[in-house]
Amino acid sequence: MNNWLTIAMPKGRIFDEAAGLLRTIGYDFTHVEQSRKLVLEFPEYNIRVMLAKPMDVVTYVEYGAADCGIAGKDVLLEQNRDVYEIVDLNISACYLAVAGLPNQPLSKIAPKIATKYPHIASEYFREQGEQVEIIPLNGSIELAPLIGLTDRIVDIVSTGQTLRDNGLIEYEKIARVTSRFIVNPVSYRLSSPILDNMIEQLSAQIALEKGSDV
Ligand SMILES: Nc1ncnc2c1ncn2[C@@H]1O[C@H](COP(=O)(O)OP(=O)(O)OP(=O)(O)O)[C@@H](O)[C@H]1O
Ligand SMILES: O=P(O)(O)OC[C@H]1O[C@H](OP(=O)(O)OP(=O)(O)O)[C@H](O)[C@@H]1O
Repeated sequence: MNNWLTIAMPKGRIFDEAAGLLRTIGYDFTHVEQSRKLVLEFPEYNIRVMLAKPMDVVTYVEYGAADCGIAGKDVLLEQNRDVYEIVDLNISACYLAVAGLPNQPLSKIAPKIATKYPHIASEYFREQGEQVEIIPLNGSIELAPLIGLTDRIVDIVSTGQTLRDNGLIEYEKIARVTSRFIVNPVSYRLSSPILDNMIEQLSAQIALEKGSDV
């Protein structure tokens, strides 16, 4: 099984777009969702697919449990792991932003910020010269300013619907987010025909899609 490639795929909202892109370049993993299995083998490609939580894909790749994987730039910025970010896949686009209730200037004394991204948020406010208190939460971040827990949130915005439906506004954009193809540094150095082919095909496909956008 030594010449097999293990790829960590994110379960959840990125999966369909990521699997669709891989299918376009010749790797069809799209039937994986029909079972509860978390490791699937595709002998026709010599590829093993691991299904992981999006926040955990980078961990599996860093430790070499997977040779490569697909992860959001938000996760890469938050975790700053030792992985190579090889291709911007330009899928699952969204952005990180600071949001809060309208007409609420940031209070001068230790404003509170709710977020799933404590590292990104503290770096951002440090760069702005603001001393803030970060309140880590796991979801429904928009609740925090609504019920007066925090002054602001740092969270993902995609359509903007969650902010609108909760009467919140965006104050600043922090970073554009898309999914990236990441590779374990050792797997990259050792290289393999399957990994090389995947990187080459993905890069070519993204270049093609970019070309047809203009
Ligand atoms: N509207 C969005 N909200 C959150 N993440 C998004 C959005 N659009 C794209 N993404 C990307 O999807 C990833 C999160 O996927 P998903 O929501 O499936 O994971 P999760 O937040 O761990 O899920 P769960 O809600 O099950 O905890 C993010 O890392 C980001 O890169
Ligand atoms: O701009 P929108 O299109 O509304 O998308 C943004 C929302 O989607 C995500 O939440 P998610 O659905 O992952 O739920 P969560 O609150 O449990 O994290 C994110 O945290 C925002 O709340």
